[in-house]
Amino acid sequence: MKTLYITGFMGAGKTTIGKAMGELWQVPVLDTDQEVERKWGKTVREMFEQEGEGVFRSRETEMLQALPCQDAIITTGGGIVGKEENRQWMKRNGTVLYLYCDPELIAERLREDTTRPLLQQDNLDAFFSLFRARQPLYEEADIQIDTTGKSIAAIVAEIEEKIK
Ligand SMILES: Nc1ncnc2c1ncn2[C@@H]1O[C@H](COP(=O)(O)OP(=O)(O)O)[C@@H](O)[C@H]1O
Ligand SMILES: O=C(O)C1=C[C@@H](OP(=O)(O)O)[C@@H](O)[C@H](O)C1
Ligand SMILES: [Mg+2]
Repeated sequence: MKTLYITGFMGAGKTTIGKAMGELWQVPVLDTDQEVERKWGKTVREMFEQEGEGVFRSRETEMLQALPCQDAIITTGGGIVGKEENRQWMKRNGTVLYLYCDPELIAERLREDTTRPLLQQDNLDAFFSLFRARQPLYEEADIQIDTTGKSIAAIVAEIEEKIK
């Protein structure tokens, strides 16, 4: 199979759903954020704070291009679609799946989260406007699924139905 790239806004469930799909299909799952953290030895938040977002974005692109284009599921960070180069890479080398989730539900879900530097609880307006700005970029995906209010099992079943 061509690699399945899972995209969507932060907190939509990309990492979680990708892992479940990997277990079902028995294929390796790689997460761009986790691979960047492993290779450069610090968390995404530390990179943003110590080196700046631009450094993280360069590493994210480098990692995307280093990961396998066959027989894998790659879960991406929500901002990967920001670069046209990344969108083209994913389209050219695999199938792109966009996991949509209502941003209000995401904000609620991530209320206690401290790992995502672009989510500031005292500025949810910025979070919602980032969501709106990225929406058309996510919609370039080959397949889209609305995950709002659905269980992980239901989302996995829907992906299975749409892809296999
Ligand atoms: N369908 C779902 N229903 C409820 N909680 C979910 C669902 N999908 C993910 N979550 C939870 O939401 C949080 C963010 O999920 P995660 O997979 O890290 O999202 P992403 O990788 O898109 O940022 C996690 O705490 C995860 O357990
Ligand atoms: O949306 C974004 O710009 C980001 C999303 C995060 O990944 P998740 O989408 O897995 O939360 C992570 O890459 C970083 O905090 C930036
Ligand atoms: Mg993730």
